[in-house]
Amino acid sequence: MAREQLNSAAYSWHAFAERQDLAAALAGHVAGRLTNAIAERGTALLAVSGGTTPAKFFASLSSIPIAWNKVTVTLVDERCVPASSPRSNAGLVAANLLQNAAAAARFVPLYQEAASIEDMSEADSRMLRSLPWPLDVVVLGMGTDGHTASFFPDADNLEKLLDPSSAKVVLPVHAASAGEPRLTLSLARIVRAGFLALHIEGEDKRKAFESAMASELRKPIRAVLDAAERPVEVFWAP
Ligand SMILES: O=C(O)[C@H](O)[C@@H](O)[C@H](O)[C@H](O)COP(=O)(O)O
Repeated sequence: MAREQLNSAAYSWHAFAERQDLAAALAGHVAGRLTNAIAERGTALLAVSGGTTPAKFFASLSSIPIAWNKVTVTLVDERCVPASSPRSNAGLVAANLLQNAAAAARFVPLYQEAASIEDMSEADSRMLRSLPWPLDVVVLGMGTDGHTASFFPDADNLEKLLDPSSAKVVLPVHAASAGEPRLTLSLARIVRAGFLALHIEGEDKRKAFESAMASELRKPIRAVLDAAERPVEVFWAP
C-alpha cells in the first residue's frame, strides 16, 4: 500500500472497497500482532476505541482463534457512563469483541464508581499501571473534527492530554463537543504502541484526515501521528 510521508507525520494508507473487507483485514493484522507479542513476552496488551465505527472489526477479531487467555483488552477512552449505558464503550466491547474466541480475554474497563471523574482517572491510573505495558496494539478512531481517543480540540486540558512526556496513564476530559465527560489514555501511552492503527470510514473522515495532515493548525490526530514511535497504519473504506 502507498505510504505517505508528510513532514514529521508518517503513516501508511490501506484503502478497501468494502467496510467488511477492511474489518477482516484489520482483524487479521491485530490478531497477528497479538500472537507475536504473546510469543515474545507471554502476554499481549490491546487498547481499542469505541464509537459507531469498530463493530464490524470487533466481530471479525472476536472469531480469530488466538491465545485470547493471554490477552488483556482495555479502552483507548470511555464516556463517563456505566457499562449498562448505550453510550458505554465497555458495553460496546463486551457485546461485540469479548464474544466467541475472544471471550477468554481479560478486560480492564475505565469507568468505575468514584466521587468525580478526576478521582476516577486517578483510580484508573493506579489500576492500569500494573498492566503489561507498553501497548502491543492500539486501534484509534477519529472524528471529523480531527479528534482521536478523547483528545477533543475544545478539551480544557488538551495540552496535558497531548503531552508526549506525560507520566499519566489515564486523564479526565471535559469538552463541550464530547457530550459527557470522558476518560482517556494519555497520548504518551498510546504513541509507544508496537502497532498503532487508525480505523476511519466514509468520505468525510478521509477528507478530515487529509486536511489534518496538510493543515498548519495541528489537530489532535496530527499530534498523535507526529509523536508515534512507528508509522501509523490507516485503514479506510468509503
Ligand atoms: O468514545 C469514542 O467515541 C471513541 O473512542 C472516539 O475517539 C471515536 O473513535 C471517534 O469519536 C469516532 O467515533 P465514530 O466511530 O462514532 O465516528
